Amino acid sequence: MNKLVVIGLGLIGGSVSKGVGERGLARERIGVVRDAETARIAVELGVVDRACLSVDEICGELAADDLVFIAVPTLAVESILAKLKAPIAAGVAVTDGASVKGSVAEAAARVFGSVPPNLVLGHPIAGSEKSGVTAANADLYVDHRVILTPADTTDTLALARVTQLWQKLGAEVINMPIDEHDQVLGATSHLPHAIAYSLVDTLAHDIDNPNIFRYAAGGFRDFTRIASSDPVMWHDIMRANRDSVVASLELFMGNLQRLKTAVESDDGEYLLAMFSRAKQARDLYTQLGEPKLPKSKD
Ligand SMILES: NC(=O)C1=CN([C@@H]2O[C@H](COP(=O)(O)OP(=O)(O)OC[C@H]3O[C@@H](n4cnc5c(N)ncnc54)[C@H](O)[C@@H]3O)[C@@H](O)[C@H]2O)C=CC1
Ligand SMILES: O=C(O)C(=O)Cc1ccc(O)cc1
Repeated sequence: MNKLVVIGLGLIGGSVSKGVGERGLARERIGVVRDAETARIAVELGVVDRACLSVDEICGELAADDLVFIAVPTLAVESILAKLKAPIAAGVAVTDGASVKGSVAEAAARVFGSVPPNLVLGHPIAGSEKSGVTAANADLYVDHRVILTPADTTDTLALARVTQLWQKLGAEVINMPIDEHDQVLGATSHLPHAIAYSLVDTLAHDIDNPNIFRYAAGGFRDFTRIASSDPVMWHDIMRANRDSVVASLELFMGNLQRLKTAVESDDGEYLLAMFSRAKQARDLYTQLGEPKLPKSKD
């Protein structure tokens, strides 16, 4: 590709740009950031070749064979699309990495009238609780999956270019309908984040024992790592995928209620059967090629 433009140089956008740079996949990498300090750090760390402070600054110089990657929080994608509306030249492929796809498709339809053929919506199933440009990692996507949600109207060349970008970064690309994506990720990603945040919040406000975390074991650390994720990002995801998140929460709360009843009534049979079923499912999942987990520092 000629130019890669990454709008939002955090963990996801910064990692794409760094990975493209290390593999020599673009002639130039340009970042669009919100403040001069991030611009300085991004260039210093080799995340981009240059950085600018507004989308308007680079729109005029985009041409065929350039690619734009939008990597801002889900609900902020619409404002970026609105800025890209007028000046995008033919042959420029635009893609994104937001965690919810239905809301981004709706945002694109509001801005453009319908999702433009050169806009390929996507979502890397890779990341961590870290955020910001300093977390950028050139190998973040190696051996991870990326879901693209093309429509019948999606330009085949734009789809091929986005697919190749992810494959060259080491990822496996899967195409999926938008509704299926939001339902599946609502259950496997958004629900666990909601539960982790809620658990930590519940314990943190246990006024009877303010030192409760001091006695926590490894299980607590494993279970709650994702509650260290960026609150703005997750605020956006929960609101953007409301119906799927609510449906998943309802299922989970029903199951939790049954667990509570079993503990209350000393129903050992239920507990053993449910824990065994869950262990079997978890063991199967880990054998099925679990995506690489972020390396723990300790
Ligand atoms: N963190 C993760 O593990 C994953 C995140 N995602 C999605 O990728 C996107 C980016 O997430 P991260 O890189 O983790 O977040 P981040 O917080 O590391 O980076 C986001 C960047 O967007 C910028 N930004 C925020 N609001 C903006 C606005 N209104 N206009 C312009 N720039 C703005 C921030 O300054 C920051 O540089 C989000 O949509 C997120 O849901 C997708 C997969 C994994
Ligand atoms: O930190 C983790 O384990 C994650 O689950 C990262 C993550 C966060 C958001 C996504 O849309 C996809 C992946």
